[in-house]
Amino acid sequence: MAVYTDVSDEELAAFVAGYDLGTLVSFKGIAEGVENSNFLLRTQAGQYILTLYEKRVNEGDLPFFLGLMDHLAAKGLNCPTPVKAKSGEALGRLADRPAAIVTFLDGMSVRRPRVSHCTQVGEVLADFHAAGRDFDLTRENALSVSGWRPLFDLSRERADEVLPGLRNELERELDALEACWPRDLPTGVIHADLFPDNVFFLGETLSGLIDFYFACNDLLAYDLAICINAWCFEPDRQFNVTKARAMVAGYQRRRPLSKAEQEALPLLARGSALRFLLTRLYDWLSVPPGALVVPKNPLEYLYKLRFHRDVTSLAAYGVA
Ligand SMILES: Nc1ncnc2c1ncn2[C@@H]1O[C@H](COP(=O)(O)OP(=O)(O)O)[C@@H](O)[C@H]1O
Ligand SMILES: N[C@@H](CCOP(=O)(O)O)C(=O)O
Repeated sequence: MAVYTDVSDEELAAFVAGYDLGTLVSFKGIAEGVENSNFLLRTQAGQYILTLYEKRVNEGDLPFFLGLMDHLAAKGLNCPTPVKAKSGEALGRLADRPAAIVTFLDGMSVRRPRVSHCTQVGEVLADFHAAGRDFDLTRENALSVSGWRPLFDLSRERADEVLPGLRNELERELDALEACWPRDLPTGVIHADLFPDNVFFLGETLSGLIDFYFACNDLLAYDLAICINAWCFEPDRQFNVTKARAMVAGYQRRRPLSKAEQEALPLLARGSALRFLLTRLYDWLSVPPGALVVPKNPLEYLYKLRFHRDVTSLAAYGVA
């Protein structure tokens, strides 16, 4: 999380009274994450997560996100599910924000992913894609190629404060990616943010997924490219081809990639790096005063982008 919004004891008690969860036992802000305000809520009925949806979440998309969690859980994927209030609604309002309570998921995210984690992430990503196939709501990806330039425009004038020359480099990237972004690959519901902090493990075994608030309909292989970026680089910026090979193999065990999808991987990974670079750049330059949040470093994604830009063969990803 982050905590962007304060919730008073009175408004919280009134909100929780709208649910069949008994009385409130404790309540505290969670310091991980960057998008929404999240709180760990303990009531007589157990532990829950209360989320207040912040700036980047469009209220009209919430039925998609909350419905998707119910759909995926019904398909056997372990993920939080929204709790319905006594009114029957999963979506409420608290502190002038849309708000929901979801079930608490046991498990821990890994800080230093290993090859076996990457294999399991590849597998679960393909499971997610299969489970989403018959979800009947759709949501366009607002952070796909057509959204990148307007997003960049919000930071363009200040980009060089982060790194001299960044503005020009990003202009060139946008031109290049807009000109050749693949459009005819298989699509479906994608998670779009399956980073290590959103995957839980119990011991060595992947136990569940959280944070569906970027989920949307887009290219399935783009989701794999997002995971390659998030899981397969080392802290010293080196790309770990063994992790990428394991992840792609895990994915392909459940859903083989077409030749066209394989060939598009460098481009998709480059685009995915640009997408996270741009949201991080914006956030870096506009942390709200008083917010409990640690903005993420945009330059981490510049180095990833440059790596993919220089890739000449799929062997770089361990794909034969
Ligand atoms: N359902 C859940 N069960 C257990 N912990 C959760 C759950 N949802 C969120 N969390 C905790 O809250 C943190 C932030 O949640 P996340 O959805 O990633 O926030 P954001 O979307 O704001 O970045 C997670 O890293 C995790 O520690
Ligand atoms: N994963 C994104 C930021 C979104 O944060 P999350 O806590 O919702 O995963 C990034 O790393 O830029």
